[in-house]
Amino acid sequence: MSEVKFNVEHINLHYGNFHALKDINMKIYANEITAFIGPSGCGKSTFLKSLNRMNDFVEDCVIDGKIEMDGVDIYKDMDGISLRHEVGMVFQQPNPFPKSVYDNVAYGPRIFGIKKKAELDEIVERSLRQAAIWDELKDRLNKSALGLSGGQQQRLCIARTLAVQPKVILMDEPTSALDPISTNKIEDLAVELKKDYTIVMVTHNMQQAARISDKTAFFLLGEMVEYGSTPELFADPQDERTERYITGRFG
Ligand SMILES: Nc1ncnc2c1ncn2[C@@H]1O[C@H](COP(=O)(O)OP(=O)(O)OP(=O)(O)O)[C@@H](O)[C@H]1O
Repeated sequence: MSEVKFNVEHINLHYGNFHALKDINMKIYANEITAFIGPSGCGKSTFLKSLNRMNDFVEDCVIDGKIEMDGVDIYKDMDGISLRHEVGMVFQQPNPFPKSVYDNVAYGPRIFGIKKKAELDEIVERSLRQAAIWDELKDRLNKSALGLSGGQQQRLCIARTLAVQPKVILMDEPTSALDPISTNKIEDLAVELKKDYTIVMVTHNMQQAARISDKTAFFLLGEMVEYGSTPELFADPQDERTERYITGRFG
């Protein structure tokens, strides 16, 4: 059994009067892919963003309970900036900066004070290799990232996240804007990256969760209904609501 990366206890989150997360308790394990599934609006993204305190930026958002990463309370004993250095995020729509490929990847390291060209060159190459896109981009490092295909942009965004050497990568529906070939590449990449990182992924695509995740959590109306090993959850769901959702008989 791998080590616990996040320990989540009694998380309740409100947007104003709206109770968006209801008493979430779970452990997320290192070097695994954990998938969050569930119908639209059930709180998957909200919970994902609570793991790197992106909700700090949402007015009227109040969170109670405890989330520990490697045993440290991320709300009490860490600041948001250091936390997000360690817990990177990739979004649904690839969002490269309107800069060159090189400057996109070097952006984070430069913010953290790395100035030497040789060092930045090394980080850019390493990150693009890890994101399985070095061969495609090595001759266009100085070209605008906006000229890349959607799938290439998403792998570039993953490289940008990797460049600051996080421990965890949160992915919020990272393939929903991509074609099947690009989706495949991102899925293969996620499986490769879990050797070195912990990956938590929101997906609308149950086949994707079944294909690549080690554990799956099913959310419904702000509750985490069921959580367990992916093959078991799909083959033998314990809760009737999970079964209805995964067999497409929901609503
Ligand atoms: N900033 C916000 N202010 C108020 N309510 C919000 C905010 N963000 C999300 N919500 C509400 O919280 C609930 C959960 O939203 P969330 O985006 O976490 O769901 P989700 O399961 O990720 O949905 P989807 O699959 O459609 O992305 C929804 O009812 C949503 O309208």
